[in-house]
Amino acid sequence: MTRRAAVLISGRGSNMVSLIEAASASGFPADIALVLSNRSDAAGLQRARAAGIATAIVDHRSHPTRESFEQAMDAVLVEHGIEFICLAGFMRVLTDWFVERWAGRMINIHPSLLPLFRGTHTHRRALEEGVLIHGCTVHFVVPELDAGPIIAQAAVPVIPGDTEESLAARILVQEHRLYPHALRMICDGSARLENGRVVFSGDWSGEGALRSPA
Ligand SMILES: Nc1nc2c(c(=O)[nH]1)N[C@@H](CN(C=O)c1ccc(C(=O)N[C@@H](CCC(=O)O)C(=O)O)cc1)CN2
Ligand SMILES: NCC(=O)N[C@@H]1O[C@H](COP(=O)([O-])[O-])[C@@H](O)[C@H]1O
Repeated sequence: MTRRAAVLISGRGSNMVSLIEAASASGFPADIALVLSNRSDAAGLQRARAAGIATAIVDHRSHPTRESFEQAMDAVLVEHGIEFICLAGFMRVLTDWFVERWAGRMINIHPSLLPLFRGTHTHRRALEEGVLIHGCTVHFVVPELDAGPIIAQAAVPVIPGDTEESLAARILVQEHRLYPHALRMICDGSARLENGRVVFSGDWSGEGALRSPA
């Protein structure tokens, strides 16, 4: 059964666009029914509208507490019949209340090979540490930041002379492949959360790991 999903953004929304495009294909097991942003100036909102997707803005700055902000977001999600949440450049730390309410039904894409480089400025830190392989991860969201069960990962080489920008650009290409792949696996049941870990059904053919093209 197709699941009604919302994408939560705070900015340009390129991962949101990849999810919208993937979900528009026949047989994809999720519909992107709503794009919600905490910022009215998020460029992704216009891209969502252009794609004919419903949008909503819940500005965190209009609420006295994180809980009030999240209750307002939750009301909009319920109003739209949302069953699943994809965070895509959504830049607010969510409280335990919201995370528990959407436990097992909320995923995020993070620009590193978790558990390496949790938090922000991942590409700068990867260059500073001199890693030779970097990448991105799609994971379930849990209260601890960037610590949820991993669904899928994609790796890219770090090339001599790379800058934060060149590395980010190389990884973003993989993010746009990985996120729809992960959402499909979760919604069609080929990857599911069991006892705090992601288990994959069918023959293990590396479904959780997208290898970047040579
Ligand atoms: N409880 C959780 N909340 C969120 C998770 C998570 O795993 N658990 N993932 C993040 C996404 N994220 C990195 O992937 C992230 C987002 C935001 C921040 C942050 O420090 N935000 C600041 C405000 C920054 C701003 O408004 O520009 C804050 O909330 O005070 C760190 C990491 C989404 N939420
Ligand atoms: N900690 C969360 C985080 O850093 N997420 C990252 O923000 C970018 C959003 O780009 P987009 O708006 O073009 O999808 C993406 O690179 C995503 O991995």
